[in-house]
Amino acid sequence: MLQISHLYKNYGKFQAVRDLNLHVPKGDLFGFVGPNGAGKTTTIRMVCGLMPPTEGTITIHGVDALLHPKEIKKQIGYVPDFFGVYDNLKVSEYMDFYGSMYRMTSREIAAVSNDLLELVNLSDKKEVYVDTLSRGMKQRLCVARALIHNPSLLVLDEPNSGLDPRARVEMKELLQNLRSMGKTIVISSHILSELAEMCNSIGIMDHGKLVEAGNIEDVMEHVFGGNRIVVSVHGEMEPAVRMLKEHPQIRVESVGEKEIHISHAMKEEEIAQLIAQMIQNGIIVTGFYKEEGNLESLFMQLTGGQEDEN
Ligand SMILES: Nc1ncnc2c1ncn2[C@@H]1O[C@H](COP(=O)(O)OP(=O)(O)OP(=O)(O)O)[C@@H](O)[C@H]1O
Repeated sequence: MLQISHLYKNYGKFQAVRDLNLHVPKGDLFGFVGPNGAGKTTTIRMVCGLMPPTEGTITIHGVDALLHPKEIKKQIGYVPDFFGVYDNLKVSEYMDFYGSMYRMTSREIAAVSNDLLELVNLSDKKEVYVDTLSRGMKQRLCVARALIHNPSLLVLDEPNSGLDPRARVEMKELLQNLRSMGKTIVISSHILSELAEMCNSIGIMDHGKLVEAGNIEDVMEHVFGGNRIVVSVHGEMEPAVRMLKEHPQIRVESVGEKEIHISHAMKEEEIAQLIAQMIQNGIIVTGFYKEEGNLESLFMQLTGGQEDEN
């Protein structure tokens, strides 16, 4: 659906995006993660045709975005990371305004506007002035207006920034709903836990480069090698730690009050043998499970710990 190949963006001598290659399949909810200044907004703006790349190609449904910008704009709904000032504009007028920008007739706008406002849960706000809406409502209205021309790809730049927890949950539900309706969605954020909850695939950017991309589980599996285990022990920790440290295929990563985190290069049956040996040695093993890892630690690992939550 979205294909980015060898994409570069230079601001003068500064390279904001460097050799970015990415494929987002149809129906994906893809999250762009990266610390401030990683190049997410720059990439998104190029995808949406708001800024030309220095080099590289972007295609949507196989259509070259640089060669056919008008056609591409019909395919994309863009939600920027800022909300303009709309004095004296009611919600329904706001939708009319954006519909007319896509040269839709009043009848066409009316036909979709009501449905979209219902979708974003703003049906009862049609006659309310936009500037009096809460931030969460404004963000949802922004999504509704981005969908007015029925684009297949929705691109959102930091849609959750400044939202309270409840508004974030509403935004997440809305995006998941849109995905189930067949939209492809690209969302940028540096709030990693949220992306982990809602996206099925992610790309991690750092200093203009995509350092990792793919299905969330695969990305984490790749980084951790899927070989981290948490061993929970009741009673004395020392014998368990010593035994694990002496094991040639185990590296003890950290020791907590009741848990030992290890990484290993063992096969299934060797893991089973290890548990049996620990128990034979009188160690009371109360838990032995694969560490799932989380997006935060992955992010820190890949970007050298420059996370900046807002
Ligand atoms: N118009 C510009 N001229 C010069 N440098 C720019 C311009 N726009 C962005 N940059 C620089 O390019 C880099 C990437 O910026 P960008 O806004 O794409 O990052 P980002 O990942 O979206 O960060 P944030 O999370 O802070 O929005 C930053 O170092 C930024 O200072």
